[in-house]
Amino acid sequence: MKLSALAHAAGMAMPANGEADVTGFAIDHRKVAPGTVFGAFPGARFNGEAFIPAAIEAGAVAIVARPEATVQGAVHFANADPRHAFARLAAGFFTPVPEALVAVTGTNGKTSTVELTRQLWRMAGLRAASIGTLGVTTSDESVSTGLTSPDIVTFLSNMTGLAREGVTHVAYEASSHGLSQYRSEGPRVAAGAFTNLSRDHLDYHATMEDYFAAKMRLFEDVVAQDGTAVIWADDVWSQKAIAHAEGRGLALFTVGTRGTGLKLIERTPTALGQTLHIEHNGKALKLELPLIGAYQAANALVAAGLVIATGGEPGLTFDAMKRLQTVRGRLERAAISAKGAPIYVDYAHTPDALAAAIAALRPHVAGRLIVVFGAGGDRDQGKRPEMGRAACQDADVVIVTDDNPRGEDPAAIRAMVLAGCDDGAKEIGDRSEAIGAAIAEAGSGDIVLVAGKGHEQGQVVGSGADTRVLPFDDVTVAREMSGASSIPLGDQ
Ligand SMILES: CC(=O)N[C@H]1[C@@H](OP(=O)(O)OP(=O)(O)OC[C@H]2O[C@@H](n3ccc(=O)[nH]c3=O)[C@H](O)[C@@H]2O)O[C@H](CO)[C@@H](O)[C@@H]1O[C@H](C)C(=O)N[C@@H](C)C(=O)N[C@H](CCC(=O)O)C(=O)O
Ligand SMILES: Nc1ncnc2c1ncn2[C@@H]1O[C@H](COP(=O)(O)OP(=O)(O)OP(=O)(O)O)[C@@H](O)[C@H]1O
Ligand SMILES: N[C@H](CCC[C@H](N)C(=O)O)C(=O)O
Ligand SMILES: [Mg+2]
Repeated sequence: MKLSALAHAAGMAMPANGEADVTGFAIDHRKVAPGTVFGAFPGARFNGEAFIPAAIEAGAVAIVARPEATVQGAVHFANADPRHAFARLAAGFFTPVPEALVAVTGTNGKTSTVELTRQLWRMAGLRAASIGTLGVTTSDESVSTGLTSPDIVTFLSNMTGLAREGVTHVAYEASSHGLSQYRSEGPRVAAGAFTNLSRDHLDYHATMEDYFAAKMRLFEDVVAQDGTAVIWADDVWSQKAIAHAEGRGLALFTVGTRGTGLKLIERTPTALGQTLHIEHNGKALKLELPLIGAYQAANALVAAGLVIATGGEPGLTFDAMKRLQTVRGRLERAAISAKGAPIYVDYAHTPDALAAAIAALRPHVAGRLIVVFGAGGDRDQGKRPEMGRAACQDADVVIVTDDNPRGEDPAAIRAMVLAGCDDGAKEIGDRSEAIGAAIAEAGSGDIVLVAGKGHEQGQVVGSGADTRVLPFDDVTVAREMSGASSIPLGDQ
């Protein structure tokens, strides 16, 4: 593909050396081969512009970089927002892509919503995939990418790879980091969804308003002009999200008790799920959802909204909701203890998510709700006491443990979490031991919630060159510990 054709497709000025053949795109100079377009971006740890000479040496034909960067020996696509320009240029190269793309943003619920959307599409007979924290998931396999929003080159090459496999429908997560770094855009996005906004990532975004603004790029820039915004209407930020979508002129499909596209009238928990009374197009409907908790109902309804917004037949979509399956690590029932207490694993790693996960389980507990959780290192520190507060207010027994301490002192992280708790919370740093203690404590009628790691397969300790990922899976540990005998908390 010629450089000039790509520039033309992206609406950029024609480069002087437009006849150069482009063979690929890279944002890491170590991945440059002859014919590559290199994106040189100032980042959190490095300034990619420092690698421009090495990229040209390795055969880069063009560099997308800020106007002030020095480029000698290759075409310079100069742009004050080089990540944005790079995404537009690369989108012309990575084709074809699946015909229907939808993106989900929000603090909590992105992974769940993209996965439920994929399941609904698949039940409608479509070849579908989801991309996000769980990796790239199709009916056949799930391949990890390491980040919720992979880098732009990985994202676009995944899209073409999926299209080659015959996938026509893709739902992907758009994290705030990803949106502010233009990591997942370029192709036409038919619909975007907003789930909710609450405290997270205030280490990266200066204020909640900045964090929200990053998410709103989805409606302002990423979703196609003739696309749809599917918005959970019951969040405190929903009205603002609606205003952004309306400001852009997108079609609106709101969901929830205040929704107009799908109106949630009533929700009644059942033994293994919940009954949803909803209204669609003025018609009342009753659905049996085989997932527990208000939060899972919210995500399933947003997923249904995305399917309908991309042409799904509403009746078939509602019917398929009855057959949705648990999303890995989201209120996943990992085991039942020898004394009969169910152990759930959930990915709650924000104050709001912890409250939502506890609320989801509460109607199912006859006795006590025992929660084991921690907070991640090298991440927003202010959320730690708030997580402690949420757990200590809403659960009956709280055990604070470690969750990916990364470069920080795990005891200091636990102390910050415990600062939000009264004196009743226990502290057991070793996560296996903490899970074992919770299970030993639980009697029949109690429920154990192990929160924070969900699907994760490792405990991340150390940082930089010293980073180590110690194999760890909450589900496996919960299963092992429910068979084994452990010391009850009271005896310690
Ligand atoms: C803070 C942050 O978001 N960092 C991400 C960002 O890195 P960056 O652009 O700042 O990169 P940098 O390391 O400073 O380097 C700058 C540039 O020089 C280039 N470079 C660098 C070194 C070199 O030798 N050669 C070279 O060319 C790099 O490729 C980069 O383009 O872009 C990289 C590529 O896309 C990401 O891998 C990296 O994620 C880091 C590892 C990370 O931990 N990110 C987390 C916080 C994150 O993004 N999380 C979100 C949110 C999760 C959620 O939903 O809650 C996610 O989407 O996963
Ligand atoms: N709609 C929701 N409202 C409140 N809490 C939710 C909602 N959906 C999920 N949660 C909570 O957040 C946790 C993470 O859910 P999920 O993985 O779907 O979110 P995410 O937005 O993808 O998270 P991440 O930012 O890590 O990618 C769940 O395990 C649950 O505790
Ligand atoms: N996407 C989130 C995941 C957090 C998961 C939790 N286990 C932790 O490590 O804090 C983040 O990177 O902040
Ligand atoms: Mg996610």
